[in-house]
This record gives sequence, structure tokens and C-alpha cells, in this order.
Amino acid sequence: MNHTGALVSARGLTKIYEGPPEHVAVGGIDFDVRRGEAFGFLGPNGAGKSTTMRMIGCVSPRSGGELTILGHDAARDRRTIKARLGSVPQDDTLDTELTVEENILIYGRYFGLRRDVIRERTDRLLEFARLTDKRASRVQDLSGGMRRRLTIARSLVNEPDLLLLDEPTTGLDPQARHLLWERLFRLKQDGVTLILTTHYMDEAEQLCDRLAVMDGGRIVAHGSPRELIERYVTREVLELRFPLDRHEQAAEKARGIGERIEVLPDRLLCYTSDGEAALEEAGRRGLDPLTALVRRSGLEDVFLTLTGRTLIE
Ligand SMILES: Nc1ncnc2c1ncn2[C@@H]1O[C@H](COP(=O)(O)OP(=O)(O)OP(=O)(O)O)[C@@H](O)[C@H]1O
Repeated sequence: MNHTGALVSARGLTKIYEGPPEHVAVGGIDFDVRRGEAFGFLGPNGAGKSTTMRMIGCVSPRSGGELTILGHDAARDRRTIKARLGSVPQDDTLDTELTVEENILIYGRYFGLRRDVIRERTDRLLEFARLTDKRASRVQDLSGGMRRRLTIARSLVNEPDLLLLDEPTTGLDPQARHLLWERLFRLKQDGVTLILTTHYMDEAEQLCDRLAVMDGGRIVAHGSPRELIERYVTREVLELRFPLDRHEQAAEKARGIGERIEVLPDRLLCYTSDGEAALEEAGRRGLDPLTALVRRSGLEDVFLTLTGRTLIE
């Protein structure tokens, strides 16, 4: 373990894709992932999340900086690290012609595990992934959620200390997402450290103990979801929508309501500690919105405050 006691530690971690044109995908980031936590990289498409994950997964070499994983240098000790890592890439790489069980078997053989060891683990993994009754089904016959759960089960065949998940629930319906979250909670309880990327703020809030908010290849803020919300935004937000042709005029009239106003293309956000009071103030100023909503601030608001943009564009 390194001096910070972290399971993964990065200092000035950089990835430059050689051009032309040369592209700095990750521009010198620092972070520490602690044992047993769920650590998330939250950011929009192109922020550099997958590139960072590929460097942690030892599949893409860094261009600069330091990266220590499980006490080893990512460039020097790739094989040692990979033996203790599980990785769930953004796109499933299952063999769709083969059965559920065969996919796990092949993956286990890749790690050099004996067949009887894999068989024994497969029982537990399928139970964990709620796929026991699909054991002999071909992957092509599984739903998206089942495939994701199989990919996760497969990635656990080497009993990793650290599991990397790149956008684990993208493309899944709400029910499948919730089941996956619940399974990931279970893994964390069992002591597996999770590192995941997401552009869903609800996922980040639900799953992650700590987050690094990324934008343009940099970490713009980090902390627990609650810390980020307390540090960067007010407790409540008043959201007002107007007919598009009155939007600008309304923004002018709303100026000064609450502590800060964000003007989005389709709505105004008034950040305030007291949403109801802000709504009353809007009424006194003669604002007549189509809809008005008072809600608690979330990570989306943090991202907007830090970057001036919404998370999902
Ligand atoms: N192999 C590559 N060669 C050149 N540029 C790349 C390569 N892979 C990624 N990039 C660029 O690096 C930047 C970061 O990409 P990355 O995939 O890490 O972002 P991301 O935050 O994971 O977004 P997404 O959710 O779309 O995967 C993007 O501008 C992307 O176009």
C-alpha cells in the first residue's frame, strides 16, 4: 500500500491521444480511492471518465503522472494488478453464441483458474446475479439487464478486490437499473471496492460514497454527494418555466430572486435556501410561469454551478 493508504492513487495522471490532432483526454488529475468504498467519476460524455477507467484497468497506458493500484505501479505491474481487478466495460463483450455458464467458464480460464474452481464459483456468481435459472441459456436470448448482470458476475470470477464499472446502467430500464444497484450494494457490503463512471446523477447519489466530478479531462470537484451539494449549491431550487417567447423577459424580471439564478434554454433556476419564499417573491414581481416547482438541490445543480452546463446534453 502507498503512503496515503489508498487502494488506487493518482497524481497528475494524464492521457494524451497522439494526433493529429493531439488530444488531451485526461489533463493531470489527482484522486485517491479508499478500500471498501464506492467511488464514482461523474461527468458528461467526453469528460475523460472512460479513459481514466481504462488507465486504472491497465488496458491503456498513461502519458504522464503517477498511478498506483493495489500498491503496485500501473505501468510496471500490469499482470499482478489485473489478476486482482474485475472490469465491466461500457459495452458488453459477452460471447452471445455461448451459454451463460460457458461465458463464465471461458473468462475464468483466461485467469488461469481450474475448471472445478470455476464451476464452484459459477454457482455462487449465478445466484448473486439472479441468473441461476438462465445457466444453460444462450446470451443472445437474455435481456439487457440480464446481460449486464452476467458481465458483472463474470468479472467477479477471479474474486477481485477492486471492481471497475464503466457506465454500468446506461441503456437499462428503471427496474433493471434498480436491481443492478441493489446487487452492487451487496458487493460493497461484501468488501469489494467499486469504481464506477456515470453521467446519471441519481446513480452517483445512490451508489457512490465519494465522487470526482469531471469535465474536459479535469476533476472540477470531489467529495461525498452531500458534501458537494452543501459546498456548491443552496438547499433548494425554484424551477420556473415560461412560454419560450417570454423566457428572456422573465429571466430579466426574476433577477435577484434567491441567491443565484441560472438561465437554461427551457427554464429558470433560482437557487435559494427557501424555495417557497422565492416562489412568493416571483408572484410579487408579476412573474406568471407555466409551471413552478420547488425541489431540493442535487448533483445536477452542482455540475451546472461548476461548469455552466447541464450534465446530460
Ligand atoms: N482512442 C482515442 N483516440 C483519440 N481520442 C480519444 C480516444 N478515446 C477517447 N478519445 C477522446 O478523449 C476524450 C475523453 O473521452 P472518454 O471516452 O474518456 O470520455 P467519457 O467521459 O468516458 O465519455 P463517454 O461517456 O462518451 O465515454 C473525448 O474527447 C474523446 O473523443
